[in-house]
Amino acid sequence: MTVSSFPLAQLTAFVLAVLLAYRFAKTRRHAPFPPGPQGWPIIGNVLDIPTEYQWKTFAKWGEKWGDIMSVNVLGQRMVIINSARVAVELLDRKSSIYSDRPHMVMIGEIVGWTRIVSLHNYGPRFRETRRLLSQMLGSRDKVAWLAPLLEAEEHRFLLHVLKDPDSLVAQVRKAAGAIILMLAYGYEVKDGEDPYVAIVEKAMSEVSAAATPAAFLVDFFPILRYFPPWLPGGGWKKNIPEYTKDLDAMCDIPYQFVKQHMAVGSFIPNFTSRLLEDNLSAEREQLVKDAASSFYAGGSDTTVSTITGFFLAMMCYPDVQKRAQAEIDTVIGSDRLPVLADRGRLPYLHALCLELLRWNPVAPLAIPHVLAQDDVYAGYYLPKGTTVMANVWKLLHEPETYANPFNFDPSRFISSGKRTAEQDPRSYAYGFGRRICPGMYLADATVFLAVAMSLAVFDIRKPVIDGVEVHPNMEFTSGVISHPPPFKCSIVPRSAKAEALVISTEMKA
Ligand code: HEM
Repeated sequence: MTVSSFPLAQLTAFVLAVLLAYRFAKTRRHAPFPPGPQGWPIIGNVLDIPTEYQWKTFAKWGEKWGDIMSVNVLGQRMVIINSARVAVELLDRKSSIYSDRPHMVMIGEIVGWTRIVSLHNYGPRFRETRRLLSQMLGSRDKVAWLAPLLEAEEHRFLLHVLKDPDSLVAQVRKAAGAIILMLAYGYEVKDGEDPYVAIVEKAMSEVSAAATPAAFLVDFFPILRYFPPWLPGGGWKKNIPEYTKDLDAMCDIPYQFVKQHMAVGSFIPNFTSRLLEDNLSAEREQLVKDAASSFYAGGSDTTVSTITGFFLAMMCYPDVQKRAQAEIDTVIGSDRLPVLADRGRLPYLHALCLELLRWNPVAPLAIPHVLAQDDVYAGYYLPKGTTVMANVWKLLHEPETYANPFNFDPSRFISSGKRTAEQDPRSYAYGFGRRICPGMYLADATVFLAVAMSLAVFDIRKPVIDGVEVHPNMEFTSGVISHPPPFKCSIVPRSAKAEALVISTEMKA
C-alpha cells in the first residue's frame, strides 16, 4: 500500500491539475465580470476567502469593489451583493432567473439532500413544494390559525425553563422541534429525550457540517465522485452511507408515523395528513414526504438562534428588558400571559423582535442563489450558472439605513416626532424573491411569543459567580446558520404571581 500510494498521489495530483487548467481556460473565455480582488492563476481567490465570518470580509471588500463584486473560486464565478438596492434589483425583481440553487454534488446529489426544497433546482417540483408549504404557512392570517398550538408549546417552554434554567438552549431547541413535528406530522414530542427529535437532529447536524461552502472538492469537480475511495483524497466518501441512512430516517420515520395513525383513524390533523387523504401516486407521495421534511430542515435551527440570541441580548441590555416588561405590564397586566393576538398592541415588543433579526442575522449570507440564464447588470456580464450571494449581514448593518448599526436598540423601529422608523429588517433577513423563506410568518410568530411570554414572567440577568457578575462573550458563531456563543444566564421569575402563572398555564396547555 505504502509503495503504491506514491504514484497514486501523483496521478491524483496530475488529474486535478488537468481539471483546474481546463476550468481556468474555460473561465478566461468569458466577458467582464463585476470587479473583485485579483486572484491566483487557476485557483482564483480560493486562498483569499476566509473559512470563517465570510460576511465580514465580503463587507470590507465591498468598500473597495462596490455593491456588486465577484470572486473566482477554482474557476467558478461567485457574485457578492453588498447593498439592499442591488439585492432587490436582482434577487427580487429578476427573481424568475435568479432563483436556482448551487449544485452540491456531495451533500445534495450523492447523499440525497436535493429532495429537500432548500436544495431543489428552480422548476416544477420546487414550485409545487412551495405551493404546498404556502397553503399552510404562506400568510400572517394562516399562521394566526396556528396560534393555540404555538402558544401551548411556548407555555411548555416557560415551565421547563422555570424548572431548569440551566437547560435554556436545550429547551429552546426542543420547543422549536416540537412545533415543527406537530405542524408537519401531528407528532407530540415527549418530555425528556424524544426519539423523533433525535432522528431529525442527527441528520440536520450532518448536513450543516457538510454544507459549508467548499467543504468538498467534488462540488467543484463532479468527476471526482467516480474516483475510488482508496485513492489519496478519497476519504470524503466514508461518511456517505451513514449520512444517507440518517436522511432517509428523517424523511421516512415521521412520515410512517402519520400513515400508521391515519390508518387507525387516530391522528392530529397536520400538513402530511391533509395531503395524504386522497389516493396518491408514488411520485406524489414522495413529493409530500419530502415537503414535510423541508419544514424541519428550514425551521429547526433558525428560530433557535434568534430566541437564544434574545436571552443573550436581554442580559446585556437591561434597559431594553425593563422597557419591554413595562409595556407588557401596562397593556396586558399580570393576570395572563401575552398571546399572538396582542402583538399589534405591543409596539416596543414588536420592535424588539425586529432588532433581534437585524442585530445578528440568523443566516448572514442567506442561502446562495444561482442564475439560470445569462444576464447583464450595470454593465457587468453575469453568465448562467453564476452563484449569487447576498450579504444580508452587511445590508442589516449599513450605517445609512441603520443608525449606529452595532447598537442593540429596538426603538429604531418606532417613529417618534421627526424621526421615522428605520427599514424593517424582515425585508432582507428572510431572503429574497421566489426563494424567500416560506416559514417567515411562522418564525415571526414563534419568536414574538417566546420573547413576549418570557419577558412577562422572567427577569433575565447576567449570572453572578463567586460574587462577581460574569460578562458574556457576544460574538455569534460563524456558519450557514449563525448562533450565539454558549453563555450562562440567570433566569428567575419576576414574582410569585408570575411563577404561579407559568405553572397554571402549563396545566391548561
Ligand atoms: C428566524 C427564523 C428564520 C429565518 C431568519 C429564516 C431565514 C431564511 C433565509 C435567509 C432563507 C434563504 C432565502 C433565500 O434563499 O433567499 C430561508 C429559506 C428557507 N426557510 Fe427559513 N428562516 C427562518 C425560519 C424558518 C422556519 C420556521 C421554517 C419552517 C417552515 C423555514 C423554512 C425555510 C425553507 C424550507 C427554506 C428554503 C426555501 C427555498 O429554498 O425555496 N424557515 N430561510
